[in-house]
Amino acid sequence: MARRPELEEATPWKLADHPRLGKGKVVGVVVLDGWGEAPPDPFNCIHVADTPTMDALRKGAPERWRLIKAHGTAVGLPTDDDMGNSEVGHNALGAGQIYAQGAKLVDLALASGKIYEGEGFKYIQQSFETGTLHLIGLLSDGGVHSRIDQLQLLLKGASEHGAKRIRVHILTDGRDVLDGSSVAFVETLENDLAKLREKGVDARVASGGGRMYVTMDRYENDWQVVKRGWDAQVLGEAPHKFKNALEAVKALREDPKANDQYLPPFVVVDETGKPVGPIMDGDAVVTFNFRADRMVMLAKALEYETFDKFDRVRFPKIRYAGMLQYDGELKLPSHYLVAPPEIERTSGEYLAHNGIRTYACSETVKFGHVTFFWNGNRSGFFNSNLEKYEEIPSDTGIPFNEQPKMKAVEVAEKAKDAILSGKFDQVRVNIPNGDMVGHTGDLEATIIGCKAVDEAVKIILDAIEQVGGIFVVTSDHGNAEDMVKRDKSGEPIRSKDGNVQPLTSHTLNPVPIAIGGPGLASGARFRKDLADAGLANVAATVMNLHGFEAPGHYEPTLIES
Ligand SMILES: O=C(O)[C@H](O)COP(=O)(O)O
Ligand SMILES: [Mn+2]
Ligand SMILES: [Mn+2]
Repeated sequence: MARRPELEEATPWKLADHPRLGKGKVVGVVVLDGWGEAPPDPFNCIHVADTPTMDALRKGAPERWRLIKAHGTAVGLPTDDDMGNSEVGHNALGAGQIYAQGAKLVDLALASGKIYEGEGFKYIQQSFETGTLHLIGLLSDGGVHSRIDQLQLLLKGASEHGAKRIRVHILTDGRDVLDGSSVAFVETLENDLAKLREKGVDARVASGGGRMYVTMDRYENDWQVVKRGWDAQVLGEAPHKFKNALEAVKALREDPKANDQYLPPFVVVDETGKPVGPIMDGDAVVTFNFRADRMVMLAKALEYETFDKFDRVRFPKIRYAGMLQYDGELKLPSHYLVAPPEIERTSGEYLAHNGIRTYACSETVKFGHVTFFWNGNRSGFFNSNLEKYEEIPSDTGIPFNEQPKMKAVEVAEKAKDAILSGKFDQVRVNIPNGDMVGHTGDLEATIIGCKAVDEAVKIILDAIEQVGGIFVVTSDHGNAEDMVKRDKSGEPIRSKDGNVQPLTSHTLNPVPIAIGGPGLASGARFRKDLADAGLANVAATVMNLHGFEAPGHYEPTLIES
């Protein structure tokens, strides 16, 4: 990633000693994914669950417990109506600075029209004369991985800039938005495509499937997910065939067990049964998600000549561009429509320059969160002599409400070993249950998941106690603390038969942060002047706990000086 030379000169890597907080204590940094703060309520699974460890942090030391913002502009999203998410949350936690994030950068590039002047668009444009433009991505207004209004603008803009034949490969959501909303999003898209056809552009949906079952796996948890998408999108093969996407989504949802997240793959076929839009030699492909984690695997399959994760059967010669470049270190994909945020001088890089030995761990589904996202969307180490990253394999092939305890205890045991080993100064983990089980909308399972999280926190805090260390327990955004769709007054919306609609998405709620442990200087406590503090204030806080002053361009520390 490009560096800002003025920053290099103004801020040296060497950090000044903190005047009051000493060095040499192990700092345990625990991120509880999807663990927000909301009033007690039967749909607040964190409140309902038995969580004695987390309760004690709040009640035991109120001057070392507070709430911080985890959504909207506090984490670089376009507006304060945007809920937080793992990417922007961990970016802010690790980088200590607030960057305009992908969602906003794409908005700006589309609004100004600059997207069409960039290298990425000019590259794919070369296919427009004789080839098809394929757009693959998540179809919703969730704003976490993509947004339908951005797709709409891109469809219009691409056709105005020469695309004559367009095929959209949709992934239904139901995770960042309500389950069942896929039908309305498909209707909107079909209307737009019909309008394009009136203008002489041959534009159609070609394939689809639910995001969690088709294409959008992450961190190489299950390549079969990407393969299912590949078969439909590239080969034009799927177990279900329909005349159009609306019919497909409506019919597939009729199965009582079906939901948007896990819809099976389908292809759209013509009157003769032929798929209308497999990806062929000479075509252009754009993956229109701006967020990286769940597009990197498909990007590899589309871009890498050598590839052994599944049998691609056919590897079409295409011009491929990502909405953004998803991995700055791997330079993947090599072509992209919008330059990603240049997240630089993260706390991990500073601490590596200052000799801090770091251990980071999570299970597969969140492994990249405490490594890749934490380090500013950078894969690999800053200093491999000082860092160790460990991944516990996640369950595959099941929705997480079936195993709601996930690997919380296993991750905590690894953290405990790392803390007790004396080999690390920082031990950083992500415990996923609040988020991953929360996304299923299953209240009972989420309550079990939250209890498992609390048990994991206890294991880590006990180890910190044993070595005289310091802990920081926080989260990246809300999820499990509110599991129901509410009206404007905050009341759960009930259907005529009294049923509520589960909220599978993240929330706008703040998240807690607690500090403590025997190694924390007596009298150290949170300052009272930063009412609007957010996740980006955590990095400076952690640097202080390692005995360093934070760099001047970081968001201020939460600790009173
Ligand atoms: O990718 C996902 O699972 C959801 O869209 C967002 O969840 P995360 O931001 O917690 O990963
Ligand atoms: Mn998260
Ligand atoms: Mn989530």
